[in-house]
Amino acid sequence: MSVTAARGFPASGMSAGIEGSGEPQLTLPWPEGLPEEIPDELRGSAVVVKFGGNAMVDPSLQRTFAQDVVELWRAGLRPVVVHGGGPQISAMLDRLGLESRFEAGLRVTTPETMEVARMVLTGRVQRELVGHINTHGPFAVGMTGEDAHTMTAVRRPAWVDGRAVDIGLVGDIVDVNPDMVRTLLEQGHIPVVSPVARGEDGQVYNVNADLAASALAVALDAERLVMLTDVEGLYANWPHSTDVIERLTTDALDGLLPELASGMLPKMEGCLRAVRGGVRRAHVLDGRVPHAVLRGVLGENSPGTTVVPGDGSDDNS
Ligand SMILES: Nc1ncnc2c1ncn2[C@@H]1O[C@H](COP(=O)(O)OP(=O)(O)O)[C@@H](O)[C@H]1O
Ligand SMILES: CC(=O)N[C@@H](CCC(=O)OP(=O)(O)O)C(=O)O
Repeated sequence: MSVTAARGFPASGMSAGIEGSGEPQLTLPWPEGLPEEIPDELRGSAVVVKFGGNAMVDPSLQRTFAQDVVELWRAGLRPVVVHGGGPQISAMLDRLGLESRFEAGLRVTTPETMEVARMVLTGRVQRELVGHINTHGPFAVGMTGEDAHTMTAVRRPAWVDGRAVDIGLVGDIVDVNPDMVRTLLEQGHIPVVSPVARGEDGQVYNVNADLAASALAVALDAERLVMLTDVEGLYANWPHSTDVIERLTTDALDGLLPELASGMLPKMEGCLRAVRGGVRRAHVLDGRVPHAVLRGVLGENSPGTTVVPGDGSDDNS
């Protein structure tokens, strides 16, 4: 089935400069299992989609991701993309003969590493995504957290076994000014944001992309935060099982966090911060499933792991 604006999708997020002033037209055959109508709370709403470096290693995944993001826009939502690029940074460091090391899921970042991370994230990964989205029209505008002081960070340690470990130029976001992102959304654009932030002192920091996406989602009062990765969701008792935890309340997740490791730690911390910060739902799902973005944002029952507010009582979800 092909879905069109005739189903009542608003033209919000559209600018006369983009695709003329006509009604938005969805072009995809609508994936099975997704609602026929866009839920009211999503019309005109900001949704933040984090595209992980592991989920984007295949160029065809980048293309389908870009198409899904544009479909969201055509459906009257206001998607914002925050991208990762961990594997791409590691590959470049490797080519340059520099060490890649992580503590609690965060890259140990020397000034040299910072230079490479910024170059790969903003000069390569972001450009590729902007290029893919813009094959559909003049939608995407790339920026980093540094631009217009959008993200302000302070140097943070990693917490390993209750101990603070110095990991260099890694930042935690302490302030987000979403004005520039909002302006782009109002102009009908799709911001594509690299996870690099600036300190009050002018220092540039490497920020985990999950935590950057989370902070931006809170600042935009987003309806959804959707994190696409390379596993089905949060596995219980990983790496010994691959049973996906389908639904978690923030309180349950808070209790689980100390048990989590590697890349899942910042990802689930990001979901927790986002939902506690007012984002209605956060999802972690496999970016390799067809139309993962649409399923994560629009699906009543998104595949993967869904984080909802509260202490487990159903009326919170
Ligand atoms: N409990 C868990 N459930 C699922 N994956 C886990 C878990 N703990 C650690 N991981 C690891 O986290 C990885 C995803 O995080 P990461 O590599 O940072 O991905 P991304 O680039 O998408 O941010 C998985 O590929 C898996 O190896
Ligand atoms: C501090 C820190 O770890 N920064 C990350 C930034 C990129 C990222 O988060 O990419 P993924 O989402 O693909 O993991 C890094 O240097 O790898």
